[in-house]
Amino acid sequence: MGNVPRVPISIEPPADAEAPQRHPKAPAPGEPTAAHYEGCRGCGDVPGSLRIRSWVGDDGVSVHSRFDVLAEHQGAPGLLHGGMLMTAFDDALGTAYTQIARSAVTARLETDFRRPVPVGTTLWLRSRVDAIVDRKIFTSGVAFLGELDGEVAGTARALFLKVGVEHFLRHGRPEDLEALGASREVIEAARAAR
Ligand SMILES: CCCCCCCCCC(=O)SCCNC(=O)CCNC(=O)[C@H](O)C(C)(C)COP(=O)(O)OP(=O)(O)OC[C@H]1O[C@@H](n2cnc3c(N)ncnc32)[C@H](O)[C@@H]1OP(=O)(O)O
Repeated sequence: MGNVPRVPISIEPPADAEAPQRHPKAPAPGEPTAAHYEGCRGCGDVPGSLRIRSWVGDDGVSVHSRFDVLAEHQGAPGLLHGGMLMTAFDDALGTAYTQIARSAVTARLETDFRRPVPVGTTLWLRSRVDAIVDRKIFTSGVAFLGELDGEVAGTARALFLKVGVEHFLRHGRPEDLEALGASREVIEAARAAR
């Protein structure tokens, strides 16, 4: 029998956690959000990107996102790959937290697949931050077929953990930090740390 380590499984925010406030510098309701990173596979303008676009919701905290499902996103004949839907949720939920907090990475992402998503569909996602407790950012979202609040294609919850720039210095490539707008000092520090 394999020796499978126990892993943390709870991404339930504490019952008394408060709803987060919008960051004062976040875009206003209705405005588009910026790509959190130009090289991102979800929302960046790079080959293979899902080219997800997001806007701030009426409440100034949630976001809604658009994902046009193309033939290159198939998993089964004519249908969206499940991992692509998870990528879309990862991006949309991550975009929701960037309206409130600075950099964080996905620690856990749970997705329920409710309906098949045919190629040619526009998926609309609504995402929100449910709570922030210390480094933990609890998020949730829904993906709809064809229109906002249309038929539900999937739902997701994710836990993001806040990290500092040292996370990217330690684990990423120095040259990619330039795309994040890192200073020359930070890039040199990253090179030295490798
Ligand atoms: C620049 C802006 C970029 C915005 C991007 C947004 C969209 C894209 C997001 C991504 O795709 S990020 C890429 C995918 N994610 C990763 O590569 C993360 C890889 N994992 C790690 O680097 C570390 O595991 C992580 C930083 C997430 C956590 O390591 P730490 O050493 O900082 O935390 P630690 O393991 O001590 O856990 C801290 C707390 O979180 C809890 N925790 C950690 N991982 C968990 C998990 N998976 N599920 C549930 N709880 C978890 C853990 O139990 C603990 O709870 P308590 O404080 O209550 O004891």
